[in-house]
Amino acid sequence: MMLHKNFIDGQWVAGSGETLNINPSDTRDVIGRYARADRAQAQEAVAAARAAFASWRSAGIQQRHDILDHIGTEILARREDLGRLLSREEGKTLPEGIGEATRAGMIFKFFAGEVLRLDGERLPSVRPGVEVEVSREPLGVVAVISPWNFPIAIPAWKIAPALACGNCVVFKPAALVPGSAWALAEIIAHSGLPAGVFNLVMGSGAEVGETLVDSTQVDALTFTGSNTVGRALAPRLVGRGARVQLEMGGKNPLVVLDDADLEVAVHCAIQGAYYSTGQRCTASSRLIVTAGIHDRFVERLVEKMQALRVDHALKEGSDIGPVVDQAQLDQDLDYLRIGREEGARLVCGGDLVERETPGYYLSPALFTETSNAMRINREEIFGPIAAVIRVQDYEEALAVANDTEFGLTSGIVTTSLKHASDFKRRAQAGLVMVNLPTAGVDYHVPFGGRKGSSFGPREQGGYAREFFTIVKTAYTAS
Ligand SMILES: NC(=O)C1=CN([C@@H]2O[C@H](COP(=O)(O)OP(=O)(O)OC[C@H]3O[C@@H](n4cnc5c(N)ncnc54)[C@H](OP(=O)(O)O)[C@@H]3O)[C@@H](O)[C@H]2O)C=CC1
Ligand SMILES: O=C(O)CCC(=O)C(=O)O
Repeated sequence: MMLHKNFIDGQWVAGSGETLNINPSDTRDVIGRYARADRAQAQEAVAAARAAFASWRSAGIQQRHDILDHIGTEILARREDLGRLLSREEGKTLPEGIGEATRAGMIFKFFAGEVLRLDGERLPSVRPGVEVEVSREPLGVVAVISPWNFPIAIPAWKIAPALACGNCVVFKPAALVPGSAWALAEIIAHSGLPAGVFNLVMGSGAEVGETLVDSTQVDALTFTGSNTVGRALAPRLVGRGARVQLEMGGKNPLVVLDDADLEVAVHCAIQGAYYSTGQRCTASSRLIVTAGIHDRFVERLVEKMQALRVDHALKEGSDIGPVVDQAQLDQDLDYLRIGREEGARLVCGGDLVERETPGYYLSPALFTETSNAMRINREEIFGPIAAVIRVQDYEEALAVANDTEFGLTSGIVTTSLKHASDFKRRAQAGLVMVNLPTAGVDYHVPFGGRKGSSFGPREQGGYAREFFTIVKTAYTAS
């Protein structure tokens, strides 16, 4: 089996060890061998990026545009294969895997366009005879640390804007998903980028991640992952004057009001809570339902849940693939136990499921009779588990929706324009969804949350430049 190497300073290099990558839908299936970088290699990657920065920052925008556009074209041409690899490795279903690969291609295309749209401003000074120019410059070396749940799209929406703005990149993917990361890196490596502008270092967070965080040659870190890790890393970067952007967890509410279209409400709940095995920071894990529709909603939701097919991610007809690994499955089972101990009623699912292939299969679970104070409604579970909270009216629903330490996405299902408009104004979240699932976002508009979910400027869309550039104000006597 071929060893997939790290990519440092334009060269493919073996690591100090190897990682084997396992298919969560079939744990007998070894996907590949991947080089494991150590601290020294992480430092070499940073040094290569630093050395490449001076020329890359002043490279023509046509060159930058063409390279990013080429990467996008290549990803789109290979989306079926990339999607298949992603699904085999991470466990989301094949349509979801191909959809994610497509999204990554579109992201590179979008940021190719952004290269040409990086603008500045020229203003009159308050002093006669002086002109003021405001321009944007790249930061330098950007470390990208990404999670396992979107192994191509999240790296894409960090790497593409970083390069578009003239930065060099050191990319450390999650150790669980080196296959997708390597495939993406291979496309980037052959795109015509000068050596050192883009580097891949596969390895653990504790070793490679920590080295990047503490390297004084790293100017910025863009991180997506758990709150525990994100919050611990941020002060270290801020403390040495580096920039940091964090996308972390969610405990996203989906409010269902009495006047909701029942089918829309159930569709949003199924999509938001259970697709991608619930392993999305945008997943709806709290279903906040007003009393008048509560019983009908639960009954119809359970009916639909029972029809969901949990099976091998690559099997045609699978709606929900496996949980990503044993550790995440243990976490999910723990929360199922905690929910029961807290007095919540498990009305559907939560069972380990046996299929033809040995995998981490868990049937989608629904708790009812829960309160917002329960741990299952306060802590991110990151699995196919949701809880219904019964409320009396819209005002109570809104208060419960906002009563969380997180603030990524917040959804409402209603036919009332008044309540929809009010919810858009008062939901304490970075993203608001009306009659749509809380998960599943566009690639060309800002993405990010409030409170404990995010830190730093928004990712994605034109707003991404706020993080990946630094503003300069120049005064000239005319
Ligand atoms: N909001 C989101 O999008 C996500 C949230 N999560 C939440 O986090 C939980 C745990 O998932 P997990 O993937 O382990 O999340 P982590 O936060 O541990 O991992 C995210 C990334 O950070 C790296 N990392 C871990 N520790 C360090 C460190 N000390 N210094 C630098 N980098 C580090 C990881 O590396 P490596 O894993 O390779 O060691 C990975 O690349 C999930 O159960 C879920 O609740 C997880 C993924 C995405
Ligand atoms: O819901 C989406 O489209 C994005 C989700 C995401 O970014 C995440 O789970 O990390």
